[in-house]
Order: sequence, then structure tokens, then C-alpha cells
Amino acid sequence: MVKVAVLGAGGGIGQPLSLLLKLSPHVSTLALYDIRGTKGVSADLSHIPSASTVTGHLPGTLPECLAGSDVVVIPAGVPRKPGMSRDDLFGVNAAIVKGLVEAVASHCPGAVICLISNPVNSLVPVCKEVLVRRGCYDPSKLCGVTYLDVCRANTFVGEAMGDDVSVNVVGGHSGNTIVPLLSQTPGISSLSQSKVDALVERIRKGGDEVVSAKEGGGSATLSMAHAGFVFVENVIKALGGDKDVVMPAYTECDVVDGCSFFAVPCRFGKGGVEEVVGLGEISDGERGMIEDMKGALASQIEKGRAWAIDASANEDGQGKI
Ligand SMILES: NC(=O)c1ccc[n+]([C@@H]2O[C@H](COP(=O)([O-])OP(=O)(O)OC[C@H]3O[C@@H](n4cnc5c(N)ncnc54)[C@H](O)[C@@H]3O)[C@@H](O)[C@H]2O)c1
Ligand SMILES: O=C(O)C[C@H](O)C(=O)O
Repeated sequence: MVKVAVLGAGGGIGQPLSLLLKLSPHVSTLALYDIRGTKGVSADLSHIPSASTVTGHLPGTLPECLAGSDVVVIPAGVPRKPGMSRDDLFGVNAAIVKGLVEAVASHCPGAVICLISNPVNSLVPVCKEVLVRRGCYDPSKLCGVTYLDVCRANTFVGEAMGDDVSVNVVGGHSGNTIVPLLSQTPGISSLSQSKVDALVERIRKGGDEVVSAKEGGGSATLSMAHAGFVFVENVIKALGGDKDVVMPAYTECDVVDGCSFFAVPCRFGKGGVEEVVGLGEISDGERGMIEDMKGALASQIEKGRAWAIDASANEDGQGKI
């Protein structure tokens, strides 16, 4: 049984994700933090009979929210509107996530951090630099959550094949950095190449499909809550000793030259990511997709790293530590 903190718990993802976590038999304490709304959300959830106690926190009680947490899930930040890229969120969300991860470093430095906020490709490197500076960076405990891409791939490919499938999606979480490895799906050769290409395109643009359908009302929340819950519950099971947990995570690794972070299947254990499983067998076309995107992913990683280092240097200049 673990304590899970959700930062951004009052939002579109945070509320349904907190509901799913409240129902989990593996959670003993669910601590909800947001700059607004968490008193109501926690009071509401607290009426559900389940294994966990739920607490609500607003600015001022973030330390109590985080203290003793084993897992910290972060969906805090602004979502896209039509016409925006995930990268357009960087300026606002980097500052939000940096502040939250600094608090994690102070109050629960050993927790596994599951970052949902966009742009994941750049914000996970921001988190790394914050933790390095605080002397508590453990690469096995920092994950970007890209599991929604896998959910979409399983849904779209499963519909096309008329069967349940388990698709591997690697790389990053935006545009062509999302690389679905459909060649690994048994029976995929029954689909024409143009159908496979269309599926890859739809998986890559799954987020845009929802942003456009919501017409300015935000981005994926319910499917993300599901994806975030499946990811977090598997992390929790592994922390509890389950040895069969393999999940894709955007983690620091060296599977692709030039990209210090990459979403790839990982084996989780009591210490978080215990083994980067790797890409497996991939087709020439998929190798080409990785070649085509790796420059973009590398520069998004560098954007986060450089921003965090600059932000820290500015704080040092102002006498902060
Ligand atoms: N990784 C993924 O696959 C994925 C999928 C969907 C959405 N997202 C991203 O998740 C983020 C949240 O999306 P949403 O739809 O829930 O947005 P939302 O606006 O509905 O909710 C975000 C919440 O964050 C809170 N917040 C803002 N600043 C905060 C701070 N300093 N501390 C704590 N909470 C703070 C807000 O008050 C709000 O309740 C966005 O950046 C979105 O792009 C990622
Ligand atoms: O598309 C977005 O902005 C949200 C999220 O990254 C998604 O893939 O749904």
C-alpha cells in the first residue's frame, strides 16, 4: 500500500485520475494538490468506500501533501487549444512543473515522479535538472507518461484488425517523435501498407483529434486519466514486489544516439525503472522514422535542459538557493 500525491488534481485530467486512484486497492493515502478546487474534489472522493484516505491541499500545504509520498503524479499545467502545438505550452508549464518538482525534492525526494504535463519531451529534462541541482536525481524514478499513445494505438489498430492487440509505441510524445512499432503486431501484414501508414498518422495525431473535437475546451482528459491510472497502478504494483511489470516510459536511456530521453518499454521494480527493455525488432521503415525524428527530439530535450539551467542561474543571481 502506498501514498500517491496528484499535483494538478482539480483539473480535467486530475479529477478523473484521482477518482480511479481512489478506487485502487493498492493506494492507502491519496493526497490531492492544486491551486484551486481540491477541497471540493477531496470531500467528494472521500465519500467513496475504498482502501484509501483522501486529503485535499491548496497552496500553503504542499509539503504535507508530498510528505511520505511513494509516487507523485503531475498533470498540473495548461492544455492546448486548436492551432497550438504542445511546445507552445512550454513557457507556462515549465515554470509550473519546476516549482512542483522542487517541492518534491524537498519533501519526498525518493518518490517515483510520473509527469503528464506537456510538452513531456522537454519537461522531463526540466525535472531532471531540478533534481540534479537538488542532489536527488535518480533516473529510475523519473518518468514521462506516454502511455496514452499506446492506448490509442491499441484502440485504432485493434479496430482495424478486429482483434485485441498490444502495440509498442516509442520515442517521444508529440508529432513525429511518436513512433508506433506496428511491424511488431502479429498479423499486421494482413493490412495494406496504405492502411498501416494511415494508422501511424492517426496515432501520431491522436491528441490533435481530441483537441479539435473539444473546440477550445482543452485536450484529452478522460482517456488520459485512464492511461495515467494504468501506468501509475503498474508502477505501484512493481514497487510492491510484482516482477512482471513492463510499461513504456519516457526515461533517461541510451537506446537512440543523440536522444538522452526516449519512451521505451521498461521493466519496473521496487526502485522504479529497473531495466530499459529496448525497442525490440523493428522494420527498416520504423528505423527510418526514428532517424527522421531524432534531431527534433534531441532539440526538445535540450530546450528543457537549457531552460532549467538558465532558470536556476537566474535564481542564483537573485540570491536564491
Ligand atoms: N502526457 C500526455 O499524454 C497528456 C495527455 C493529455 C494532456 N496532457 C497535458 O496535461 C496537462 C493538464 O491537462 P488538463 O486537461 O488536466 O488541464 P486543466 O487545465 O484542466 O488542469 C490543469 C490543472 O493544473 C492546475 N495547476 C496550474 N498550475 C498549478 C500549480 N502551480 N500547482 C498545481 N496545480 C496547478 C490547474 O489549476 C488545473 O486544475 C496539460 O499540460 C496537457 O497538455 C498530457
Ligand atoms: O494533445 C494534447 O495536447 C494532449 C495530449 O498530449 C494528448 O496526446 O492527448
